Amino acid sequence: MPDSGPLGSSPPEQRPTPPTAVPDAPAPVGADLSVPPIPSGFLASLHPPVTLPGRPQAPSPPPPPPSAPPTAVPDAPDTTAADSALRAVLRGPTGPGTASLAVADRYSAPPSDPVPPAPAPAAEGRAVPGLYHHPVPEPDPVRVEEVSRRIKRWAEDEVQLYPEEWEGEFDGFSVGRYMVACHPDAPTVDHLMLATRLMVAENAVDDCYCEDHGGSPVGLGGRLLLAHTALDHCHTTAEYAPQWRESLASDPPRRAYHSAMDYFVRAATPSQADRYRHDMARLHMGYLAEAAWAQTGHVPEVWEYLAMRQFNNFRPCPTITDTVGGYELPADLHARPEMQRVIALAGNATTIVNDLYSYTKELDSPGHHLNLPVVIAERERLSERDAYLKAVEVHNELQHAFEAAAADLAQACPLPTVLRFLRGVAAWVDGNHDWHRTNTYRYSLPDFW
Ligand SMILES: CC(C)=CCC/C(C)=C(\C)COP(=O)(O)OP(=O)(O)O
Ligand SMILES: [Mg+2]
Repeated sequence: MPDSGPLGSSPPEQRPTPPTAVPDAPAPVGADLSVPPIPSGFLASLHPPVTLPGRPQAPSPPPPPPSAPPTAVPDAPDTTAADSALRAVLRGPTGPGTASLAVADRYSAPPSDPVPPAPAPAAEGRAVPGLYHHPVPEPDPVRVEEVSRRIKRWAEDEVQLYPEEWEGEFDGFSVGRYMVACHPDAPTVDHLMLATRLMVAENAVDDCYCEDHGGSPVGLGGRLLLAHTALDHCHTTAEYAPQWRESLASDPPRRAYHSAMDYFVRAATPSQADRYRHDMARLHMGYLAEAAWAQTGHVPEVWEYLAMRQFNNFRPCPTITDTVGGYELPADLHARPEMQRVIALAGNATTIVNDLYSYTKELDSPGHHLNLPVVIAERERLSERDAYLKAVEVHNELQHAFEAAAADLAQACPLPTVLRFLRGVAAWVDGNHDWHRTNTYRYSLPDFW
């Protein structure tokens, strides 16, 4: 763990906040999921065409920008034609005043390498039939390897995260591939590590406090609250502060939260760190609702389940896309109701993706594990298959609504940071799907087709 000095760490550099361009609009009352007309240009740029190995290649984009931010490890040359299309989109805005928004140089082909190497073979794993999603380019294998190496060192040496017998599961989680796929615009591996540590820590808390690695709904509120103080520090008296400080090292989830947050706070602005704390408080509230229902054996209505899953949700992951990308979406733009809706829909779509891919794993796990197909089957008296297929439709509507909301916001507020943030969230959504699809160690599809 780095020397953090006093807990709470030193205040990072303050960055100016640009003025907002969108007039204050009331938050939509009730979830209006109707899909409005979509400005086609921005939508297309959210999800550029991806050419998969063995299929025709996308046309080459114009040459990439010459400037290159520093990188922590040597970046890999472009490996796929699919990268080309993505590169064209992620290059971001051009013109006066946009230099600071330029995206990572990893999309720049080295000048001395005129013949691109063969595309990496696509990873295995079948997409859920009928699931509306966007393929992503194969994540840069050099980055994946480096992130995987560093995260294992962090987990074992800095936070003593797991006993030896869990090593296989840690490796099988493939967090390196996950984070590289979700953050294609991270300028360096150091930036990717911010997201990777947090992802591992979030899963450690979920597994060890809530789920099958010693977790239980009983007493969860107390455990979660104390772990939350690793993210949102306890400011207390001289007498009690040492006990609190010691508690942060007292179990793997707290060590992981504390260390991952310490790195994050050093790289983020104060408002980015606070955004993350707020999203984690949301997540913990979602865990508690799920646990309360598990304790009493309550099966919620479908809409209630979806409300709970909006909190017990991947949201804290896509919302750090700007910190991982090395820029800041200013707090007042992040707080806009239109942006909040985009983020909520993205989080919901990604989380229902988890419900679909983890369905068989959760059927096999002890107890009655709720997920969307299970709740639909029970509450709407559908067969397991019909309920699953209906859950796919729910996902698809959420994904379309996310894209429509993002496109609307892009049109109403075409500030470069807003556009880049929206692209970052969309990339996270697509990378998340790809990780679920390809993680055959963890997930397998039911036999419904
Ligand atoms: C990364 C993060 C914020 C995780 C918190 C919540 C979480 C683990 C999910 C949204 C995934 O859901 P689930 O607990 O069902 O995970 P698995 O199906 O066990 O992979
Ligand atoms: Mg799941």
